[in-house]
Amino acid sequence: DTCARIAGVTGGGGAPCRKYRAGPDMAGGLKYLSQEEAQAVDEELFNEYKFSVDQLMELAGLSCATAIAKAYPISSFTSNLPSVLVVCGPGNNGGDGLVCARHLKLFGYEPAIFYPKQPNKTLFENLCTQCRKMDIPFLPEFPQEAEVIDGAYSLVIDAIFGFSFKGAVREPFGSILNTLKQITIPIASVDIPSGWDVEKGNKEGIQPDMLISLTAPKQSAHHFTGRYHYLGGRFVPMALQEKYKLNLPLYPDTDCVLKL
Ligand SMILES: NC(=O)C1=CN([C@@H]2O[C@H](COP(=O)(O)OP(=O)(O)OC[C@H]3O[C@@H](n4cnc5c(N)ncnc54)[C@H](OP(=O)(O)O)[C@@H]3O)[C@@H](O)[C@H]2O)[C@@H](O)CC1
Ligand SMILES: [K+]
Repeated sequence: DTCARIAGVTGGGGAPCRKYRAGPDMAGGLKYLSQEEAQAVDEELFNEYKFSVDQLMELAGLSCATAIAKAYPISSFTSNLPSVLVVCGPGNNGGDGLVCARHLKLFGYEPAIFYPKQPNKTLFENLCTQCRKMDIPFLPEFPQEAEVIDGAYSLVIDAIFGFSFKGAVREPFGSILNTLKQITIPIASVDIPSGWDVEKGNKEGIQPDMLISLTAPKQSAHHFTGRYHYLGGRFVPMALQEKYKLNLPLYPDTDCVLKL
C-alpha cells in the first residue's frame, strides 16, 4: 500500500501505519481540504510563515512540470515535437501555469501559452517576460475547434482556476472549457480541474487525465477518475501540517512530487 511504499514499511501484518489515520474527508489517511481550509492554509503560509507568492508559485509550478514529465515523458510522445498547450487563468493558478511552462521548456518540451486575462501585477508580468525570453509563444486567440488543438498539441495543461473558483464560469473561460471538453488529447489539471466546484466536483465538466494537487488535495479530488493523481508543493512546514491535520504522506527522498 501507499504507506508501506512511501514509509518503507514492509509486511508488518497489518500493523497501524504511523502516517495515516482514517477520518472524515480522508482517503488513505490523507486529508482532502475544503475550500475554506485551502484558503486558510494559503493565508497562513503567507501571513504567519512569511513566504512570498513568488517563492511558493515557483515550487508549485516546478512540482507541476516535474509530475507532468513523470507521467508523460518526452519519449512517450508519438509526434515529432512534444507540444504542450498551457491555458492560464487570472489568479495564482494561472501563475503556476506560467512557471510550469517555463520548467517544461527547460525539460525539453515545446509549450505554448494561452493567457487571455493577464493581471496588471509585476509578478505576472515578470513571469510572462521570462517565458517570452525563453521563446515560449503566447497564442493571440484560443483555437475554437477541438480538432485544431488535437492536431497541434499532445497535452493540455489546465491552469485556469484553482481553489478560489466560485459560481458559474464567466467568459472567456466558459467557451474555452467547452472546447476543452471536446478534445481527445489528455488534460493535466493544476490543483483543481477548472470549472469544478472545489468541494463537489462537476460531472458535466472537463475530465482530466491527470491532477496535480498542491499542498494537499481538495475535496473535489474524490471525484477525479483520471490515470494520474500527484501531490506536489512540498513546502508546508511541519507545524502547519499538524495544525490542519494534513497527514501528508512522506515524499520519497528529495522528490518534489509524489504519485498518490
Ligand atoms: N498555498 C498554496 O497551496 C499555493 C497555491 N498556489 C496556487 O494558487 C491557487 C489559488 O490562487 P487564487 O487564490 O489566486 O485563485 P485562483 O483559483 O487561481 O483563481 C481566482 C481567479 O479566478 C477568477 N474566478 C473565480 N471564479 C470565477 C468564475 N466563476 N468565472 C470566472 N472567473 C472566476 C477570479 O476572478 P475575479 O473573481 O477576481 O473576477 C480570480 O481572478 C491554487 O489553486 C494554486 O494553484 C500556488 O501558486 C502557491 C501556493
Ligand atoms: K486548474
